Amino acid sequence: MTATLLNGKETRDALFEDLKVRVAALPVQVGLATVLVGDDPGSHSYVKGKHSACAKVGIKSIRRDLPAETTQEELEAVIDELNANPEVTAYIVQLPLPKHLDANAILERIDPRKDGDGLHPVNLGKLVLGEEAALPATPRGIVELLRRYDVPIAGQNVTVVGRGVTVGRPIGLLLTRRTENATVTLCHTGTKDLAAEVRRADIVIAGAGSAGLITKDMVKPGAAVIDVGITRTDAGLVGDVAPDVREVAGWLAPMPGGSGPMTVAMLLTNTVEAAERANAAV
Ligand SMILES: Nc1nc(=O)c2c([nH]1)NC[C@@H]1CN(c3ccc(C(=O)N[C@@H](CCC(=O)O)C(=O)O)cc3)C=[N+]21
Repeated sequence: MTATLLNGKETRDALFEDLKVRVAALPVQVGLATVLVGDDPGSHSYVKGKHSACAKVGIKSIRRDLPAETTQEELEAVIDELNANPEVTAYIVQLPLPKHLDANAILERIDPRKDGDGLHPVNLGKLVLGEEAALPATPRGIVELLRRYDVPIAGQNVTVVGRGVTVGRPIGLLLTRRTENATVTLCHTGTKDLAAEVRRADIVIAGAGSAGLITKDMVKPGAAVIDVGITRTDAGLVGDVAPDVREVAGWLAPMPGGSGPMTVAMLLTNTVEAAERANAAV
């Protein structure tokens, strides 16, 4: 048996078609801004991808590219400008920021109504409280990908590997809502027996950033496996899931081609929803 591939690119393109219609129906121009500090090549390519996605769905995209030496005060001034700028419906500050900058202070300064990533503390708090708000983009993309391929979620055992703020920590909050009803285990470097936790999972979400961490022998035959890990090597991008896992899994969201494109689709979805909320409020 070989796993059914969860195709993030095709699913992203289908979502873009829906977003295009919603953008056209709004009486205002929708705008997404990106803030990029420094010249990390990976970050540059992600930001480029976000802007070309905007062009496909009719969202105006706005770039703020700043030198690596940008100070906290200078970056805060850019945040304040974007918060006040009526052309900017939502925006993201590309992570990671250079080490001399306080990323949490920057993320907190973003107007929560303009939070493209769904990572503002107010929006994470609303997710815990069950209030409507921007949702974390990568977790939202993973849930959407599972749904589109009719992977059973309700009542299933999900093992999440990695406790990062963008994936591991928030995804359990989405999957344990009444609308998803999964049972979630969060594993990390302190987990006693990772293989045992992964082996009993119906759905494995690997976002540790550790190349090839999830091996074939750890995966229950027929399980859905979502690779969210990204490690840059000389040979290219490597995920957290070893290639031969494909031989035992029932479904596999590969890296690349799985959750990455879905993250971009959800960033745009958050932006369109921010525009719809702002429009409904006037
Ligand atoms: N504020 C912020 N928000 C983010 O959402 C954010 C961030 N910072 N920092 C970095 C991570 C990483 N991330 C990806 C987005 C798209 C792909 C993606 O589309 N990947 C393609 C391949 C891209 C390639 O080949 O380089 C794929 O998986 O098929 C991957 C990773 C968003 N991030």
